[in-house]
Amino acid sequence: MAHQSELIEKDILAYLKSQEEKSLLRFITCGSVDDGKSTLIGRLLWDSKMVFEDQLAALEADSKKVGTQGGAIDYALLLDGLQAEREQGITIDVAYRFFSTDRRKFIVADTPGHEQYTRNMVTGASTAKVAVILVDARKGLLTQTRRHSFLVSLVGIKHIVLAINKMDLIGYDEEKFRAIEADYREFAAPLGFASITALPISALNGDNIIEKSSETAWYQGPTLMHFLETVQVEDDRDQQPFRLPVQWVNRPNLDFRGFCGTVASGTVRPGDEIRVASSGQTSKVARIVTFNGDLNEAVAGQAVTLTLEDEIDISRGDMLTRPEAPPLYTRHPEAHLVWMHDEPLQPGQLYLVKTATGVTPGRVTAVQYAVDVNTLEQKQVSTLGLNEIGLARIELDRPVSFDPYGANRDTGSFILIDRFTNATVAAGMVLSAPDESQRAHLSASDSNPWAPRHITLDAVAATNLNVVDLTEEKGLFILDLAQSIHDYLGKGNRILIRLRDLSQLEPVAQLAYEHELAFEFDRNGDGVSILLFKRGTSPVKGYGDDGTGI
Ligand SMILES: Nc1nc2c(ncn2[C@@H]2O[C@H](COP(=O)(O)OP(=O)(O)OP(=O)(O)O)[C@@H](O)[C@H]2O)c(=O)[nH]1
Repeated sequence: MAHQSELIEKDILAYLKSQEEKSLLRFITCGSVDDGKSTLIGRLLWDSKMVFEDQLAALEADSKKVGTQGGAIDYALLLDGLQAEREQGITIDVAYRFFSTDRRKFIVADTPGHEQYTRNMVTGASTAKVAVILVDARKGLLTQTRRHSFLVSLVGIKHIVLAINKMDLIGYDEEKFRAIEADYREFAAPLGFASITALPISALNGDNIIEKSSETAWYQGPTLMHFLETVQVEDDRDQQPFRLPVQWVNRPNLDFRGFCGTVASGTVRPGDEIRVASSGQTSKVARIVTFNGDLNEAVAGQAVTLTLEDEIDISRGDMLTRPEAPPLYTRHPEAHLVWMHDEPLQPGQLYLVKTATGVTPGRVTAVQYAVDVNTLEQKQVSTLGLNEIGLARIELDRPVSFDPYGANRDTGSFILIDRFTNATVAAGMVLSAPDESQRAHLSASDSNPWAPRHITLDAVAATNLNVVDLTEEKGLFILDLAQSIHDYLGKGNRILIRLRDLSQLEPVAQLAYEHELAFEFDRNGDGVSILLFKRGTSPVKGYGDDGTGI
């Protein structure tokens, strides 16, 4: 490879070490057909000398053969590697390229611009931190520019480079550049980007790509490469609340019980208090075990095994967090879906929902609206077709831990899988859960998760009785309980939930419950009891105030 070939020849270990220590930036390029994406990325690769010598030879030969640049090097040919793409002259798939400079390593996703490739773009953008949106200086903002900007905002990219390309063809005109920049800032204001940096470039001539251009003396900002090398997008996952999706419970013998998984965000140390999302039980981290010995701290991205001070019930698919920052734990997430399959979404049909914690059967119960990706208008629809994006209500067979996607890309995303073909039919980004206000909060003193307790209606979902959802429908209250409660009740036990301040309740109301549980409200002194019992059996009434109901 031409890149740093001296160091590679002289001291390969030093070269590898220098690569290892550099930070990595993933970015995506988007633009309409012929805006110059391939030329731009080809130039970045060329100038960073990340091109194999045989590729150089092939590029020179191809440039002569294809002849788009009159025999001079056509940088776009470096990128347009796919045969079909060369034949059609358009980019049809996501191409990931790696290059590095002295300061940083880069992975760039070159995605196709056409609307029918929306799913490819969403895929390419989902791991990127920066989007380079190309605009042809002669054309200004196009429908595609708006669509791409919406998509990158949807997948959580915060930093935008508005690369106004082909400046050579408008005589490096500052006024035209400023007008396009102003148009874009106005359009993008509601999309919530953290930064928008407009650059006047010519991918073909190399203006403001690596070196500052003498043609744009009026431009004081960074070159594209300088921006990419210096933009602050360091991994902020360590700053976020601790999340460990449990992938496996390791129980080699009776004395060891470890919970294995990759830290999705935050940090964890021995002695930290942790909470199990499904049951609300808490304990403290005893050890952080790894193949190379115990750690004093684990950070996002590390695969570890935690052992805890107490024997508490945790299984594969659970999520461990800090008690003060629990995730959503819900059967009913509301999420943006990008439909990726030819077969449209079938509301009510069972799909597999693959999240950070595992796979759960679930269905889309309703599509609230679809977004017209070109105008950003919402339209009423009942389903989503290929490349359509909408807000959907999901119903899962059992509650799952999520975060809103805006807070955590890893624990806030999922895919829908067709159960029969195994095809990925949609990508989902959790917005919220209707029961978000009723997130489970537990106090560490709640040592017995099964103990009945006095709670207010608002707090029903906040008890360690594992009520994860409480909804009211036509005067009936429907409680959604964690699986562990179902198991408990399955053993013939009954649970009393005593509610205070129930002036809004009918004295006695029957509740339907889909999991074969029945409920009754019963006025009881200053409060009302809800009696949960297995359908077909009768509730035991008259529980004492000391909560001896179980
Ligand atoms: N004059 C001029 N031409 C450019 C510039 N950048 C790209 N071009 C030309 O514009 C045409 C399209 O460039 P590509 O890089 O293939 O465009 P693309 O956006 O990758 O296009 P698709 O692969 O079809 O999506 C080619 O003929 C390029 O040589 C530029 O800065 N100035």
